[in-house]
Amino acid sequence: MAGRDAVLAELKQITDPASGQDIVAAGLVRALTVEHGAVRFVLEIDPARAQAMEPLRAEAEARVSALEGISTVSALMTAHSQKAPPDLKPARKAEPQGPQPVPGIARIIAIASGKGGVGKSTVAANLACALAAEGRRVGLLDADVYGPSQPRMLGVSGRPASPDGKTILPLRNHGVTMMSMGLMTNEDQAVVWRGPMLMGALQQMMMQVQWGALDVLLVDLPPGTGDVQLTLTQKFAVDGAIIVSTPQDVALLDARKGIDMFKQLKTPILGMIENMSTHICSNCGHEEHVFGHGGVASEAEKLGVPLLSEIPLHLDIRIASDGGAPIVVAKPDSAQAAGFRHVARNLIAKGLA
Ligand SMILES: Nc1ncnc2c1ncn2[C@@H]1O[C@H](COP(=O)(O)OP(=O)(O)OP(=O)(O)O)[C@@H](O)[C@H]1O
Repeated sequence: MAGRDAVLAELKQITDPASGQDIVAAGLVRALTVEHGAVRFVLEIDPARAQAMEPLRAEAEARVSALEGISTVSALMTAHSQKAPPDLKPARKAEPQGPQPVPGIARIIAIASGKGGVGKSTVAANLACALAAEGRRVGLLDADVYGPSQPRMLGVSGRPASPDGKTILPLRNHGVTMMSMGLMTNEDQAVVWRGPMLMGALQQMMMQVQWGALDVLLVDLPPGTGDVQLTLTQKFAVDGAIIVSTPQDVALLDARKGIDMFKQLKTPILGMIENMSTHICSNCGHEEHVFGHGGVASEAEKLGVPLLSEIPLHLDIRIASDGGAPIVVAKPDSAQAAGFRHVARNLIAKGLA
């Protein structure tokens, strides 16, 4: 009894007039089944040629019927699909999502420290105000969720509004547009921030806050090398990081870790700032090196990064911050403000802010 091969061999005797090939080679024969002498197949043809192809269909049926042991033959004509088969391959290879710029924000500078309490927020607040005083459009994002201090330092209170439920209106004082991640939670609510939550909150702060057009956004990071640092540098085009440290060995050790992390993440280190460099007595002006002196300078040299400034430990700096007007605003011409203003001018001169 003729099997599938014999049927195909018979069909190959018929020529497709359109292509000049036999109808099997031309791909017209589809869905061929041969079961107990019953043969079924489909001739898939261009619908415009349906009538012209009827004799060919009849011939195919007749030829196969004539084979030994074949009892029934059913040859149907179907129009081949006009639509191209779905392309299951993605149109483009998924591009790795590298750091993205934030629309409207020309530059992003991270203010970081390896260790808590070294004055990173004080530096961020003063730098922001000093840059604003130089006429720059400055934003300050307080991403230190564990100890948000910018609202107090910049003297802003109240909660940011979100009139449409999508965008967040930032707060503003001393010419600085400010938003704090700490303001997104209830003050009396102790929040345990988990990695994904932090990442989501940071993205929201960067993209949904109505920063307006900014020359520079300073990001006051939490101390250390954690999820916020990673998310910021991996998702957003950070132009550089400033590392704040006190001259103590322990602070320097942690600062080194921070610098290593930024280097690995390919974020340029703009420089280090030594804070609480020397203590200047507010009564007699006597200068004392409470935490040692020059440690950051020698570390910066070792690491090949600039030392941007040495900020003294001075009561006025703390009082000004606690009072909601950083020293560069409260006493812009004081020696204590000079270091911050110098850094701000330097950043502007280098086109970094
Ligand atoms: N140069 C300075 N002179 C006097 N006081 C300072 C100086 N720098 C910081 N302080 C004070 O030290 C305290 C800690 O500073 P700040 O909050 O800026 O540190 P931080 O590194 O941001 O801390 P955290 O990591 O906890 O956020 C504040 O009370 C601040 O006013």
